[in-house]
Amino acid sequence: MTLVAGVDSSTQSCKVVIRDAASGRLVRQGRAAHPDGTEVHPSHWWAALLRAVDEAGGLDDVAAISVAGQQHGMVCLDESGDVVRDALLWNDTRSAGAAAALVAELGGPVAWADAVGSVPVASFTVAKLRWLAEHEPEHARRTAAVCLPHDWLTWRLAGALGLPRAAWAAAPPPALDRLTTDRGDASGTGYWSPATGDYRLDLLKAAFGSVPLLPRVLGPLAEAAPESPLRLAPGTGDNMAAALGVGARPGDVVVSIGTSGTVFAVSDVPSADPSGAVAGFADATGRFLPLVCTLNAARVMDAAARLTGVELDRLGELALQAPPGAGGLTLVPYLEGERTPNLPTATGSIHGLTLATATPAHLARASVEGLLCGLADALDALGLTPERILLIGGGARSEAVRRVAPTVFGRPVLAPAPGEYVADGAAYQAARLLDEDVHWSTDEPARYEAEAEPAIRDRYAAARPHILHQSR
Ligand SMILES: Nc1ncnc2c1ncn2[C@@H]1O[C@H](COP(=O)(O)OP(=O)(O)O)[C@@H](O)[C@H]1O
Ligand SMILES: O=C(CO)[C@@H](O)[C@H](O)COP(=O)(O)O
Repeated sequence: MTLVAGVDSSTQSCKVVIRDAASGRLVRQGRAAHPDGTEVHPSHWWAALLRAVDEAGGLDDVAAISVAGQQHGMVCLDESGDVVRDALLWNDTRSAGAAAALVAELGGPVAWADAVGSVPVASFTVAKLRWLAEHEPEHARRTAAVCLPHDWLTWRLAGALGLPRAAWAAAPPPALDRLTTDRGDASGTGYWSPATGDYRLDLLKAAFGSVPLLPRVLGPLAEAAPESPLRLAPGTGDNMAAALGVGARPGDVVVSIGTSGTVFAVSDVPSADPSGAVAGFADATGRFLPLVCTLNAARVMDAAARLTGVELDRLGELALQAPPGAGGLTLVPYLEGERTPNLPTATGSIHGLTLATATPAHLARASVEGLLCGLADALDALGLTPERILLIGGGARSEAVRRVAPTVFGRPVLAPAPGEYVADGAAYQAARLLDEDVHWSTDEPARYEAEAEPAIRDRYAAARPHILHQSR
């Protein structure tokens, strides 16, 4: 049996799956936590990847590997390949002002949508680079190369794969010109165009003041370390890998409830939404991945569990005890600010509190409904009528989420068996290095149906404008 490995280096943790290359059968897996926070030294991702690989039984018998990672994060490297400062992650909102300035300087959102398929907000790498140039000019001057989390991990692996496992942790970084990326992740930078397949160095120069070295953009079947006996696939962004892992096909809308909430579809044509709601990403196969992203998803339930003093499973049970609409209790879940709508300084708010709704069950229900309302708005923004809605990500492990989702979305949802679909998609990309035509079959997802409850979204829409912004 030939084995392949897939890695998901996402916001909260690193997961590794090892699968049979021919059938996709899961053979073994591992995971390791990432530190909390919106800026992280990349060495933590490397350490977590190594721990997760070891927990998954190592790579000695594995033929190919691929790394998928959280999108957008800014990793700055100096001439020697050392990290210049902690990476600013996709959910770090300090670059919101920089993003707004960049949009204005290019002549408005239409110009950005036309240029790179997306209108930058704080999450995009280009906005983080502008922030760095303005606020940490010394770090900007030291920056010889810029890459993304999956690019950096793939590069570190390229430098380590020829060494014995014991030497990986301290393996020296390869030369900077060995940095690679793929179209999917490149499309989240704000300086690469999915429509033309080219870097927009003019936009990078205008944002950062100079053009550091950028990773080579590899095609889906190219190798990141052609000399390595363990074959290294190009990898991709985590949402692009999820699309591969879940086997998304035209007509599907994938709703992922992880640290971020994402709603996306595969498409044969690039998109360019000047409203900025839909990011016009590329996918990991040569197609496109229009995507709407919210900053507040699974962690809304984590916060509600803390508030109610229960574990997540109990929170779900409580949510299902309260009536649909939580008796009018409405949670607008902008706990980390929000990305779509673009409200980086917003805070969360609770509306409709009465003596009757002041119970843990009502709050639990309101938290599940609130995060789903944010995703229902994202689905509207995507502007597609889905044939199937597929629910994935850590938050979709919650039975309450799966049962409440059809009441909020107003249509049935499909829940694939709980799993690591980002890591699976990466493993599938690795399997395609060995056999381009390999096909992995997926189990029939569970179908959840319930009567639509439009009053939930109506009340949410009424509450949504009444938010406070962060105090200084
Ligand atoms: N049974 C569950 N009920 C609700 N939330 C859950 C459950 N299991 C995991 N989660 C949440 O899922 C999140 C992690 O999801 P994941 O997709 O792995 O995130 P990421 O990829 O962003 O690191 C955590 O916030 C965790 O609390
Ligand atoms: O910024 C985006 C998408 O544009 C996020 O979806 C990140 O890619 C992080 O993903 P998770 O860690 O939540 O999976």
